[in-house]
Amino acid sequence: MAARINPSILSADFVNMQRDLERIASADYVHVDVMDNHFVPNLTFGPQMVERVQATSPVPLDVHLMIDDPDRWAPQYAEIGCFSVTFHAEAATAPVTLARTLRKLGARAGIALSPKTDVGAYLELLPEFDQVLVMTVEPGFGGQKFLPHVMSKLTRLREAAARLGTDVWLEVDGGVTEETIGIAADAGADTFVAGSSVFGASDAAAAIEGLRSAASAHVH
Ligand SMILES: O=C(CO)[C@@H](O)[C@H](O)COP(=O)(O)O
Ligand SMILES: [Co+2]
Repeated sequence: MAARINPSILSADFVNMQRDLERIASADYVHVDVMDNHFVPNLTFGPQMVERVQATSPVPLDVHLMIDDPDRWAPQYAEIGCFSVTFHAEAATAPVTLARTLRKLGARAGIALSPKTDVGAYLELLPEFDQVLVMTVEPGFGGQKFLPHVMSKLTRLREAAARLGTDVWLEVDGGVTEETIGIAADAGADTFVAGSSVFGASDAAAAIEGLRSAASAHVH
């Protein structure tokens, strides 16, 4: 199976967003990091900007909400038509109810786990989600180092998905490069977010292709 490569526009030039969206037109999805300065100590953008990015982007949006109270704020991203909406397990009060709402609104529902969050409580709930985002850095900033110790979560998620017969995408986010992507793919990831390694390259399309081929050799 081919790996999905989702560049993160956190590393794009915010005043040249249209140009940078065109640079990553060969990606599978565009990863959009929404941060509120409360759940994480950084602030990006909200639904108005995301709606404009969606109208401009040649590929669908994979929205990653690093915000408090996603139960209240996440549905609006599904309402504007985002392809997938992922909220953090640590922030949601009723994750299953929220995932059902997102699906009803036509979005893929995702749950994200910060590095210190144990995966155990979510394994039996996998059929409620279309994707699980395993953070491989502390959420909040691009350009951090990949944390290999979280790979055991992917192994457990992959085993649970097979046992439950559910087709859930397993996404990794943070520090993904041509050097680290194979480690995540070997552990069971099939969807890869990459910010600085794509936008930091002089040829973003070549960087996407490099990541795709480095991962595809490992994706099961
Ligand atoms: O969600 C986040 C950070 O919180 C990510 O999506 C980053 O944007 C990934 O950036 P790199 O680690 O690939 O530079
Ligand atoms: Co992200």
